[in-house]
Order: sequence, then C-alpha cells, then structure tokens
Amino acid sequence: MKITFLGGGNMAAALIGGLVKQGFKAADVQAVELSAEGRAKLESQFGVRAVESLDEQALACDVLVLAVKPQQLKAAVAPIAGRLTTQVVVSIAAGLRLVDIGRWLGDYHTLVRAMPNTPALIGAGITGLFADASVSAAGRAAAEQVLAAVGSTVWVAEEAQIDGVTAVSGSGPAYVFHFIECLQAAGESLGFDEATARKLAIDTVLGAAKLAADSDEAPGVLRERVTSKGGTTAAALASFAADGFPAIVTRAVAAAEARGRELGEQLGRD
Ligand SMILES: NC(=O)C1=CN([C@@H]2O[C@H](COP(=O)(O)OP(=O)(O)OC[C@H]3O[C@@H](n4cnc5c(N)ncnc54)[C@H](OP(=O)(O)O)[C@@H]3O)[C@@H](O)[C@H]2O)C=CC1
Ligand SMILES: O=C(O)[C@@H]1CCC=N1
Repeated sequence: MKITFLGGGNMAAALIGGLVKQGFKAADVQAVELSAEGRAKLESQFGVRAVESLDEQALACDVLVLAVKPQQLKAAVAPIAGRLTTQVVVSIAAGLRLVDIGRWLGDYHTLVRAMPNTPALIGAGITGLFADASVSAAGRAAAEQVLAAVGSTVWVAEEAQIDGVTAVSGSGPAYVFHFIECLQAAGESLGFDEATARKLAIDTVLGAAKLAADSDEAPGVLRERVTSKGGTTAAALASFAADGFPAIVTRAVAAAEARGRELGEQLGRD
C-alpha cells in the first residue's frame, strides 16, 4: 500500500515515524511539505520521499492523508481538485467536515475522517474513524490499516462524534502531559530535584495507565484500592474534589469539542 501525507508537520511525523517503526516500507511512504527544513527532517529521520508539492508520483498512492492545519486545508487541496481517481483520502484535520472537504476536492467523496494522537509515534496511538457512506469496505479497510499500524482504532457511528474523539483522545495527550508537569512541579515544591520529581511523576502516570489498561476493573475501583481510609490519598482526593477537578476536566473537554465544531462551521463556509 502506498501512502502520501499532504503536510509533514508534527502529526504527520508521528504517523510516518510510527508506520516506519511498525515495518511499513519507507519507499511506500511520501510526504508533501512546504518547509525545506521539514522535508530534510522527514527524509533523514524516516527515509521517506519528501517533496514540496503534490507531483504525479506523490499523487499515485492508495491512501492520501490530509495532515495540514484545518485553516490550510482548502488551499492545500486546491491543486488536486478534480485529479483524484481511486485514492482513499483520509483527513486528520480537527473540525473539518467531509462534505466541505469533498467539495474542495472537486466533488470527490472517497473520504474518511480520522482523529489520531501523537503517541502514534511509539505505536501507542488511538484513532477514531468515520467514513463517508460512499466509501467501500476495501476503502475503509485501507484507511484503518494505516492508523492501526500506529495504535488502536475505533469507528464511530456519526461524523459529529469525531469532534468528541478529538476532544478526548486527539487533544488528550496534552492534558496528560499537563498533569505530569503539575505533578512534577508539586514534587519540586516538596524539595525534590527536577530529575527526581520528573521521574516520580512520569513513572506514576505510566504505571497507573498500564495498570488501568491491563485490569478488568474500572479506574474508579483501582483508585479506591489506593485510597486507605483516613490516609494520604484520601486527603489529596478530598482536595481535588473541593477544587472541582471532575468539573474542570469536563469543561475543558467540552471546550475542545466546541472548538472543533466551531472550526468546522467557520472554515466550511468558505
Ligand atoms: N498535533 C496533534 O496532536 C494532532 C493534530 N491533528 C491534526 O493534524 C493536522 C496537522 O497538525 P500538526 O501536525 O499539529 O500541524 P503542523 O503545523 O505541525 O503541520 C502541518 C504542516 O503542513 C505544512 N503545510 C501547510 N500547507 C501546506 C501545503 N499546501 N502543502 C504541503 N504542506 C503544507 C505546514 O507548513 P507551515 O508550517 O509552513 O505552514 C506544516 O509543516 C491538523 O489539521 C490537526 O488538526 C490531529 C490529531 C492530533
Ligand atoms: O490542537 C489541535 O487542534 C489538534 C487536534 C487534536 C490535537 N491537536
């Protein structure tokens, strides 16, 4: 399977790196990237062909992944409008709706919306997928194969749910990194040096996530097992509750989902 990425920034690099690490042949992966520095990095890091514009060789692919920023997508696809034939086009752009992307591509509807996340770089991503009704089973399978190479995948029943996936798992790694930053800073405030506080924070998140993933129990049950009556964890959780931690998370995720919808509505008017 030949895969071309239109846009070779952060997310494309995470996906390309993941694909190559998982055994996809670098010769079958291409990237179209405006910045010369970005192209040089993709070529040297992953051995893929990186070009400045979508030439015939880059267009001759089975799956074309649209990996530019939502605000850049309409202009980025303009040169290929009306030139697509059988390629499955997978947009990973936040918010943008298939109907608008299809229109910008010159009424081309072999389209899939996908929302991956950056842990794809180490094969630990999670991607939500939604396909236009006209995409064949083989087209869906091709899109899924690309994203499944870099982590797990879930298909959603309605396109609007991709904005929810974006808010929970697309943006989610940033929330977790932010929690790690905060836990590290809290450790430093207790007198640990930076390296020790970072290790305590990262290994805790890693271990807890692994335990939650490997366990049949709900995360709430695992939380209760840490929480001795009248103990230290109970003191911390009472402080979280008093500060409204669950509502803080719910509001943040709702803000991300609303921003996705807003981006789709705003940019789709064009
Ligand atoms: N980062 C993440 O965690 C995730 C991002 N996404 C989605 O992925 C997409 C890309 O995000 P991200 O990788 O973070 O963004 P980046 O800005 O890092 O990457 C986009 C790249 O595309 C380049 N570009 C812009 N226009 C063109 C063009 N016409 N032809 C070729 N290349 C072009 C940009 O160059 P220049 O910088 O010069 O403009 C930039 O290098 C977005 O739509 C985002 O919503 C989805 C899931 C997770
Ligand atoms: O912040 C963003 O808009 C993109 C989409 C999901 C992660 N990054």
